[in-house]
Amino acid sequence: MFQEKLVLDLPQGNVIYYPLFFSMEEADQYFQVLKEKVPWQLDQIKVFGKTYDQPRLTSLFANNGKSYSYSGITMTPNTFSPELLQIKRKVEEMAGTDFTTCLLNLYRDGKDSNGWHADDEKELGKNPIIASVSFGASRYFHLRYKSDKAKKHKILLEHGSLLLMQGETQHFWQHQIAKTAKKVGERINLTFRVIH
Ligand SMILES: O=C(O)CCC(=O)C(=O)O
Ligand SMILES: [Fe+2]
Repeated sequence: MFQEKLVLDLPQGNVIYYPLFFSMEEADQYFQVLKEKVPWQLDQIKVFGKTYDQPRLTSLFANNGKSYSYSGITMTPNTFSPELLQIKRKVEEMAGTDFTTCLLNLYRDGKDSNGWHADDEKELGKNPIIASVSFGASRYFHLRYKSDKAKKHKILLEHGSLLLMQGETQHFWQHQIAKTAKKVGERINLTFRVIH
C-alpha cells in the first residue's frame, strides 16, 4: 500500500518516515472529517509570566482518561471517535505498539508553528515511541541535536504520511515545525503516544 520507507541516519536517534502510509483518497477523507469533527481548541501559553495564544489549535483524545501536560498546559482528553480509532489501529500495526493517547495539532497557515522541543514529559516513560500522522499541507519537520545544535536534519511531512520516532530520539534530539513565509494551506498532525 505504502511506498518505500526512509530511515533517517541520525546519531542516537531513530526516526523513520513512511510517505503515503495512507492513500490519497483516505488522507483526503480523514483531513475533512477531522477538520470538521474534532473539538479544536486554542490554548494559552505562559512565557516569562506573559500569556499568549498558542500558535496552532489542539485537541486531545485518550482511552484511559489520563490528561497530558506540556508547556504549562494540562489537556483533558476526549474519547476516541470511530475515524480516530481506524487511524490508530493502522498506525499501531506498523509501530507494533498500542497507544493510549492522541494529541492533534491544526496548523491554520504558515504562521502557525510548533517551537523547538522534545517529547520528554515524565508520563511518556523513558524511551517513548511516538507515531506522527500528517494530513493536508506539507510542512518541514526540523530536527536538531541537543548538545550540538549545528547538527540538523529536515524532512518534508506530506499528506498521508507517517513518521515514527523511537529509541533514544527524545533524549538527544529536539524537533519543531517552523513558521513559513510561503503560502501554505491547513495541516492536521496527529501524534499517538503512550501515557502511563
Ligand atoms: O506537527 C508536527 O508534525 C509535530 C507535532 C509535535 O511535535 C508535537 O505535537 O509534539
Ligand atoms: Fe513533538
